[in-house]
Amino acid sequence: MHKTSSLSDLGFDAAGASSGFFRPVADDSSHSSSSAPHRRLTKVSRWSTRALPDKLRGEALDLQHAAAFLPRVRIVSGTDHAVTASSDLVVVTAGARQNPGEARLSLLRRNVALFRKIVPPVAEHSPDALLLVVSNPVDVLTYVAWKLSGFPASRVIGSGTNLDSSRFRFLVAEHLDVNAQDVQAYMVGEHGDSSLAIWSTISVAGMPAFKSLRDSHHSFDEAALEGIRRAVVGGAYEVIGLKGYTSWAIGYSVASLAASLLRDQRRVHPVSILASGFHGISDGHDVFLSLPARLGRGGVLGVAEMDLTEVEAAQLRRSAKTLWENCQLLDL
Ligand SMILES: NC(=O)C1=CN([C@@H]2O[C@H](COP(=O)(O)OP(=O)(O)OC[C@H]3O[C@@H](n4cnc5c(N)ncnc54)[C@H](O)[C@@H]3O)[C@@H](O)[C@H]2O)C=CC1
Ligand SMILES: CC(=O)C(=O)O
Repeated sequence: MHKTSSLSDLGFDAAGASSGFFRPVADDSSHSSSSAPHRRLTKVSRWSTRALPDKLRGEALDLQHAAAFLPRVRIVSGTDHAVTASSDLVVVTAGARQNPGEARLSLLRRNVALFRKIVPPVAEHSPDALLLVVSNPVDVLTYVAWKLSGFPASRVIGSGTNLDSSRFRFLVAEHLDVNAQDVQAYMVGEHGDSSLAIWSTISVAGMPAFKSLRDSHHSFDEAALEGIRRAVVGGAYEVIGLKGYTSWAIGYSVASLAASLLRDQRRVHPVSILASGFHGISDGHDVFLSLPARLGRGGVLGVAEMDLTEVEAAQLRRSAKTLWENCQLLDL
């Protein structure tokens, strides 16, 4: 039995193909890259650079006790970064979380200090890994992880608005009384207060729905749309106010991202990626925010060209500006 689940038989697509629909992402030459096949998966979740050995051992044991219900997998834990060595995918969830009513961006300084301790040794132990950042504020911390790791941008991804888009799909589905899995709908931009609902992306069972819905359903009017948008943006605040934190939906969101990446599924997810050059975001601003990206074994393989209205593109650029201003406050 391997120490961690072996993924050596998976294909590795370092560059990703271009199609008419997708723009390929250029690897940034200032960052080192390796195209060697990845070998192992280590899920690093909620571990600390400070010693919390008992908690870690407890979590590991609790997971190991589910062995009879899981695919064969080896679960290990430890406070030494060496435990993560040769990972295929490192998911970073460590960090302070919001108090009720607190904005994600207010966590920035605390969690940047933590990332300075975590990311360099993780990158050193797993130089070929994909890095998936979940800790908040996720867009700025994905930029921080990119800077601190020295990895190419295609291998540093934030969970971004994959979760917001699921909230969006759930609410549209509830409104139309259909299955959320049949609803396509994207939230993009910041994972947080300035995220954007791209109404034109709504389709149900493959049929573009927004225009016909607006034309034919009086229940799908401006007020209903605004109510849905506000419910998506306020969703985390609501859950945190009620139970103290969010956990189930982000867990499913990250599991779906991990599957797309490690199994080379080339599914399109709205995730936080290096967005400079898209939709008029300045080339000089190395800002990370969510756009629909095609994910596979090499990380970000391409970015979908969305047909944004001028108003939406301007909102996206405003979101980018806010995030970039936060990035510039950091001495990286
Ligand atoms: N991007 C997203 O959609 C979501 C992001 N989050 C973010 O994930 C992060 C974790 O949230 P939760 O799991 O609810 O919090 P939690 O408090 O349950 O877990 C945080 C973990 O981070 C570790 N940690 C905290 N401070 C540390 C330090 N100074 N050094 C080392 N380790 C430290 C703790 O040991 C703890 O296990 C937060 O930043 C939260 O905002 C949470 C849910 C959704
Ligand atoms: C906490 C958080 O960022 C969320 O659930 O959206």
